[in-house]
Amino acid sequence: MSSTPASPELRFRRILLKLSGEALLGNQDSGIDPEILYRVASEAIAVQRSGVQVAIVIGGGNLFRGAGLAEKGMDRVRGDQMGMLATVMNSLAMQDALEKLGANCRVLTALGIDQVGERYSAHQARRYLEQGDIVICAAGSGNPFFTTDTAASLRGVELQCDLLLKATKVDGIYDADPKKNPTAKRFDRLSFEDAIQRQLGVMDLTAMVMCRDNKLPLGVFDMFAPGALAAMVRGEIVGTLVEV
Ligand SMILES: Nc1ncnc2c1ncn2[C@@H]1O[C@H](COP(=O)(O)OP(=O)(O)OP(=O)(O)O)[C@@H](O)[C@H]1O
Ligand SMILES: O=c1ccn([C@@H]2O[C@H](COP(=O)(O)O)[C@@H](O)[C@H]2O)c(=O)[nH]1
Repeated sequence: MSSTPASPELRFRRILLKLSGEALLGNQDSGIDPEILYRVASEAIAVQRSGVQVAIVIGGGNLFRGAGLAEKGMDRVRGDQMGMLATVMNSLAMQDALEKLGANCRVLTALGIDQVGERYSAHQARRYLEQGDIVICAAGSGNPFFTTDTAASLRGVELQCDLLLKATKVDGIYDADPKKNPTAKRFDRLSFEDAIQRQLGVMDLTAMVMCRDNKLPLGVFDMFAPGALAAMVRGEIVGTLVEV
């Protein structure tokens, strides 16, 4: 029995929020901009207090990506392990911000690091969500050669979320990368089939296919836009919504 019941007008009972690691940089060259960290944390808390259960996956692109390290000569598996540890550091920073703002937060990690966070288990994560804690799923999937987008879709399905929301550096999915093509056009709504066939790059293919096959809707929105998270959860499309 959930202690955070959704009110009847809410469309979503439980969401998986994927936060861009790279966006946490803000105006800094490396690390985490506390202003962005705290704003996102307070918006996640507001959504949780409105009666929606919130699970979070955070990327690691502000610190390390395995593919980037491998390009410079490092063994790919070791590079990916560094990338996963980068997501753990971002998760701890987010846990700290959430707790400072008064929320209960659990960090569950896919890699065993007992002193830092509890080992991830889907059933335990669901129990924490039902008791009203915000759950951060750290260390991606625990396996190399994956991304945190794929980990977010996996956790979203495992945790029986009704919506996966990707908060990123652009305000939705376009017909081409808007950072490279200024005339690119944004979609309000899109089918997974379309997104996959057109190879739209904002979310990797494995993650898209996982969402499609498990009928998990995906929203993409701008992590820098205040209020966008709450609006997407209310069912207002301020980015792009991808459905089966
Ligand atoms: N068709 C597209 N529509 C929108 N964005 C696109 C598209 N194709 C490529 N992109 C790029 O995808 C990027 C978002 O994905 P990316 O994996 O780089 O970031 P992230 O997942 O938010 O960060 P992190 O990996 O650090 O968590 C955007 O910044 C955008 O430039
Ligand atoms: O399941 C996973 C998730 C991530 N990694 C590694 O971590 C980095 C950071 O994640 P991003 O999604 O790029 O932000 C990623 O580049 C991988 O190196 C992983 O190995 N397995």
